[in-house]
Amino acid sequence: MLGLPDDIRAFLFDLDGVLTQTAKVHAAAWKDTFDAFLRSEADRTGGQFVPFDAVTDYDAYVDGRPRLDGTREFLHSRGIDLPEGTDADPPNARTVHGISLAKNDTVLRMIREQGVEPYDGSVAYVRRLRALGLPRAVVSSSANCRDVLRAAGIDDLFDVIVDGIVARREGLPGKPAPDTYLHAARTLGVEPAHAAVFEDALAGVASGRAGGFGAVVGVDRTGQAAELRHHGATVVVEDLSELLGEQP
Ligand SMILES: O=P(O)(O)OC[C@H]1O[C@@H](O)[C@H](O)[C@@H](O)[C@@H]1O
Repeated sequence: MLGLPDDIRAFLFDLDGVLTQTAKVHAAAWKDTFDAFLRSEADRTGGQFVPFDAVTDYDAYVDGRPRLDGTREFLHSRGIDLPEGTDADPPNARTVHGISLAKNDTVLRMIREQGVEPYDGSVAYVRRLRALGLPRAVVSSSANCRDVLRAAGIDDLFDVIVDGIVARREGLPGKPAPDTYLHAARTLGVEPAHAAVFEDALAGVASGRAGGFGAVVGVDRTGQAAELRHHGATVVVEDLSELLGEQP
């Protein structure tokens, strides 16, 4: 079915980096936020400032994960243990919530200034699915998912949205756990073995593998095909238009 095995009947898409060109905006916002924090830590402790790497640190610790998990994972990688704090913390408070709030302010400002572009190949693929009457979901860790879909003009293309807000409400652990994808498949009434996951993040393809999905499509926007395969992609494309090209 559309470049995938014939028994695939439902299609579950990550947002940032798969449907919209926002993975690089998130990476830039994380770099801004963590570098400001790391600089102030270096000043405070007299230690060395080692900046956040927007490619390697982003891929390993932040990409695809819920916001608070990304903050915790990266800080943990640097041996930094901060108090959790709460949603009421001011942005940049020296807590997991404070850093996460600062990052959200930054990403929202960047999105407001730059706008949101979808990937044309992804939009064409999803439109073809819709024309064929095949079920489609967005499964994103982002709490800003609905706003980003709307800004990209593609919020009407999906039957189900499982985003960071739904995950929190339902108590679903975030990617790389499979739960958000499994929730979407269940809502669409399709067994995981008959559903495909589309992901650009290492944590995301790992969710697809952990959930036993019938296909895990790694979308390689940054030259990390081997890592995507290693973490669970069963097929890797650079753009979803390649899957349409495979049609007779
Ligand atoms: O901060 P948000 O918008 O809730 O998004 C959480 C995460 O959503 C994921 O889609 C991105 O890959 C991450 O970079 C981001 O941190």
